[in-house]
Amino acid sequence: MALDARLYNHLSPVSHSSTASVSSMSALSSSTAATSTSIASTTLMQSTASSPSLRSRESVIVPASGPVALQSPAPGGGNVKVVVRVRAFLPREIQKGPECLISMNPLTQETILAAPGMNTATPRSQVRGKVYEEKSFTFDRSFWSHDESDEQYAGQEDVYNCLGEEFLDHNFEGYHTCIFAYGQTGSGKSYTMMGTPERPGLIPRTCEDLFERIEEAQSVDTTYNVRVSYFEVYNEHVRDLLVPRTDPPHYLKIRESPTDGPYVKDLTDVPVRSYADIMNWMRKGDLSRTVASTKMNDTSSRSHAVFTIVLKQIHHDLATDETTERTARIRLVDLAGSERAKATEATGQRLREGSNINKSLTTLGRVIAALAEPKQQRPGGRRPKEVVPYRDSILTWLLKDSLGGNSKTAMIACIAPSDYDETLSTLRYADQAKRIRTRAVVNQDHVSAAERDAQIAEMAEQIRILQLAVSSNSASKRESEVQNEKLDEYQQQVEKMQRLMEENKMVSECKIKQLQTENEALRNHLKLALDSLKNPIPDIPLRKRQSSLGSLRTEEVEEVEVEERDLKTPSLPEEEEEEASGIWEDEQESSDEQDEQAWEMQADMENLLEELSMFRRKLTADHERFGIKQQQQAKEEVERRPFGRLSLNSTAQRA
Ligand SMILES: Nc1ncnc2c1ncn2[C@@H]1O[C@H](COP(=O)(O)OP(=O)(O)OP(=O)(O)O)[C@@H](O)[C@H]1O
Repeated sequence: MALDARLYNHLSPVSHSSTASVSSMSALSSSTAATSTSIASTTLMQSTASSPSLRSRESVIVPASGPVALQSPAPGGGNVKVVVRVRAFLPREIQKGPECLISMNPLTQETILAAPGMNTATPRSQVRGKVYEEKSFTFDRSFWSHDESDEQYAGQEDVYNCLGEEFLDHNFEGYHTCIFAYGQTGSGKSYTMMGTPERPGLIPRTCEDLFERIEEAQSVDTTYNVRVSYFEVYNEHVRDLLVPRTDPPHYLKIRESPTDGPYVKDLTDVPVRSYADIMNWMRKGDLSRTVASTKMNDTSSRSHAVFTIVLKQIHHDLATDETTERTARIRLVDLAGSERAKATEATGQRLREGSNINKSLTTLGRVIAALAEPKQQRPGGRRPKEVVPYRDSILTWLLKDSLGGNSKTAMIACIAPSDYDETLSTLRYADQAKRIRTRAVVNQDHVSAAERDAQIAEMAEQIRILQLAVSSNSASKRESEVQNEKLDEYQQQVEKMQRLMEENKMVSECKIKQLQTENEALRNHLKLALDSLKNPIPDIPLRKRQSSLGSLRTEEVEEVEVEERDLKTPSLPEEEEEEASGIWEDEQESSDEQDEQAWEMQADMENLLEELSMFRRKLTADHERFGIKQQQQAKEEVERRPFGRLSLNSTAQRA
């Protein structure tokens, strides 16, 4: 299984009929109708998609600023969603005249595994001395993808509509999600996750839907920032798939943050602006992935691939000058296939790969088992000892959060139609995963203008202090390991700050856009008001009109006049009508009234002009502030270079 050129070797737009709902985003954005999006700057940056975020990830209650504002983030705790998918026979299997052991009940979502060679009378069979039994499991969904001619057939679009779409909804609500495909080698994991150009899988469909939703949800007060990273875990090492392969390979380290848990240090993460952009990066990553031919699969993935999309939604409220930021991490994991060395007939490197793959999958199994049956409280109310063996493999360590923490998670168990033992093992794995509960929260921060300013000031100060610390330390103890570690830390800090700057820039852009829109509205208002002042619509004295119409009087004209009179003096009784019409005849009074209206208009104009100039001042101040930020950023960019050099040197020294 590989997310590689074999499966997806050219870009083709995905066509599917999903109706993207942006309900969640509407909760975040106010009712502004203008359109504008700002996707983050194009700088290629290291270490973020899986690195700790800058702010605390505690969910924050957004004040009800509009009718759809989120009142409180709903707790996202729930069970891991588990679906199973059975694939069709492959050409090489058909030659052997295989027996399909799988059946599915679309009503109960049951997946039944029949015993091989079983006759209808008994649910047991015996083949070469081994006893097989029929087994039945119920999942959230059982996808029947075995026979295309069957009306129950679940194609790629069905899988996306049932699972991908719902998970993307969660992302727009601010939840982290993770979907991983598990199954024996050649069971259809890559096909399900990535698909083919003609039949795109879950990942391209998610990416396309993501950008469609962003397009649809554009508003003047919300900006979107999408970044991606892609790495593989191969032979218990982490390799960045968005950088070219090197010989020897460059492996990345894993660090742990107190707030965000384990993450890959120095992992490339790139900003993306469109579906084509994101697929381009994905394709680059796939080409770099470790794939090899095995007996079971011509292009078998020999690594676990983790594709991560980080979606940030920044909403700025002009009225309160406050910012609400939602961050969702979308993890799409294509695991290497579980395999029996005997079945794959692997030797040498393939065998070593296989045993490493199996090591991490076995650990994944133990993690799932531990999470599915959490230890009971010890006597005396003491908490049980931490027994989940996340650290026993790189894969489980990196997926810690997705498996048992802040994430909504789904497992797609892929099965082949005719392999009893492997399928039973996968179904048992999946059955256990159903019992895992995660604790997802809405990852949302709420920052006031004052807090934002304080952050910027603090950031500038930190950069200054860090720079001093690094340059003085490098002079005294350049060689030491500790020093190198410190430099790494400093660099990470600087990168975090750079990211915060970027976010602040986005907020400023958002604010400027909003002010520009308001400015434009005021301009139009002013123009209309001035026009009506310059060319007031004259009142038409009824009498004059009557006389001019006298000679043409018809029934219809009379009707029109009655209607006009009714409109102007709707409730006057007959005897007062004479008096009322006298008002219209009195030219002097009429001109007084016009003067009065003109004065009122003039006063309105002055107010509007005053407001306009206030907005202009505010806008100019913002532009200046933004300009200063840019200069500051440019300055820091220059200042940052020595960090980069130092770090590179230090890495080289270590090497
Ligand atoms: N639902 C399906 N419909 C049609 N063909 C499928 C389906 N699922 C898988 N296949 C085909 O089966 C073969 C193996 O699938 P795939 O490479 O996705 O397996 P895998 O589980 O990723 O294997 P590995 O773990 O070895 O990488 C491919 O040729 C693929 O096109």
